[in-house]
Amino acid sequence: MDETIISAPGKVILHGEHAVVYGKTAVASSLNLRCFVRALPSEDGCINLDLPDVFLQRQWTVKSVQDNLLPRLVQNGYDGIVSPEPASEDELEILKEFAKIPKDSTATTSELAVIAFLYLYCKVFCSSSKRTLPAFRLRMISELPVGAGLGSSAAFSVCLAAVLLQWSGQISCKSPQHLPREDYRGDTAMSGSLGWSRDEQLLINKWAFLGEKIIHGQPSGIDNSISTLGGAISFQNKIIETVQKMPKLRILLTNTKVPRSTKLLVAGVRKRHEKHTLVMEHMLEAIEGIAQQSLRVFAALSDKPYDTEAYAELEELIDINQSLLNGTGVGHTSLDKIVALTARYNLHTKLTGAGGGGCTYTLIKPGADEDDIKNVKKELELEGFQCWETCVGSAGVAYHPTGHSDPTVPQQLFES
Ligand SMILES: Nc1ncnc2c1ncn2[C@@H]1O[C@H](COP(=O)(O)OP(=O)(O)OP(=O)(O)O)[C@@H](O)[C@H]1O
Ligand SMILES: C[C@@](O)(CCO)CC(=O)[O-]
Ligand SMILES: [Mg+2]
Repeated sequence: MDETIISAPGKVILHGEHAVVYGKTAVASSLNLRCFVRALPSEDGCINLDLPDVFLQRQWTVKSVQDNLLPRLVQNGYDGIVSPEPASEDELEILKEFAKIPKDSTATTSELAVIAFLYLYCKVFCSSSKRTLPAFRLRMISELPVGAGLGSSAAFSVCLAAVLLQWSGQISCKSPQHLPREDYRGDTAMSGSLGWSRDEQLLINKWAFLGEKIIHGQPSGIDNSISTLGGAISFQNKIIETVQKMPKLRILLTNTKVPRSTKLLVAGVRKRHEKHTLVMEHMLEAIEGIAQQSLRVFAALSDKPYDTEAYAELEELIDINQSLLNGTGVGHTSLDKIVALTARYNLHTKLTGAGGGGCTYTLIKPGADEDDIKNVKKELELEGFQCWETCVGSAGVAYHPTGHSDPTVPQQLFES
């Protein structure tokens, strides 16, 4: 294979995080911040994995993977019979041992990215008819803050799945595209321009979910699905529906910079669910009600984009959901601070993603006072938060022209 550059977007969950893990409906949209991967054939017989965002660099010889890892993961030889299945506990232990993570310590979230890589590398190539594992250099750079609720792990897993499937010949993009970065709203009609067929995208999504499972524990699958497909989706029990009638929402994203792990937060909600099952079920159902109501308002707004009543309803839904998420145990004082600060400007904010720190989104209505927006950003930044203003929706997984010919690809991807 030749040099390959692929990217996948982060996401914002508009409503339904955590509830979606329990089979409730959630609504998510992709973001104009992306993770990029560049793969290059290598002559040294090694697999070089370079993950500067999490300060990790690893190298293995293909021979050591072939002799010491593969036979323990794939017992019947690698002849195209492996299908996308989640890693078992035993396999995770084998991967940890191969990655030299001490037996009695748990892998850090960053190290889980290495485990996810090794698992997907072995299994994807064993699911293809190609019999040789390739030697290559793989570098990944993300524009997304890592571990902040904007789906960095999903964008990472989608990039990884796509590059490995492309290299193993299971998907084939023949015409890389320059990615329009401004105001691009991915939808099924435009997905062809991203490089792969719908079936190929679904295969990428399937494998990416397995990477997410290694990093997250028990993901619902919403993050990898929106990162693969782009645009906006509603998601319930692995059923993905493209939101066709989505207004061009303007939002302010704020990163608290409080680190947290989605895996631990999801586990914490499960604990609370086990302890107060009935109460939590009602709360999760209420969150689902908000997601469904928001879909109706989005449809109304896409027909009547300046409907002030519809915006007022969206703001109320944001407030109610933020309170419910606090009740499920994923709030944080830094999030409360942003909610209170933006409320002083009559702006409405909720956490997005797993919570416990991470990011919030604030809805900006059409006709909002631009001085207010400037001032609220200034105040948030003075508090040490980081802000981005953006619109929801961007292209899903995308195949880029190689070399330096695509200006949307970050230069750091070419450094080594
Ligand atoms: N650019 C990257 N390079 C290497 N690993 C990454 C990168 N981006 C994400 N990861 C992996 O994802 C982990 C962070 O995932 P986590 O699910 O905790 O946060 P998130 O995906 O940003 O937030 P959320 O799941 O709430 O949207 C990192 O610790 C690492 O394992
Ligand atoms: C918290 C959660 O609902 C969203 C994380 O972005 C977890 C998941 O759906 O996998
Ligand atoms: Mg994640």
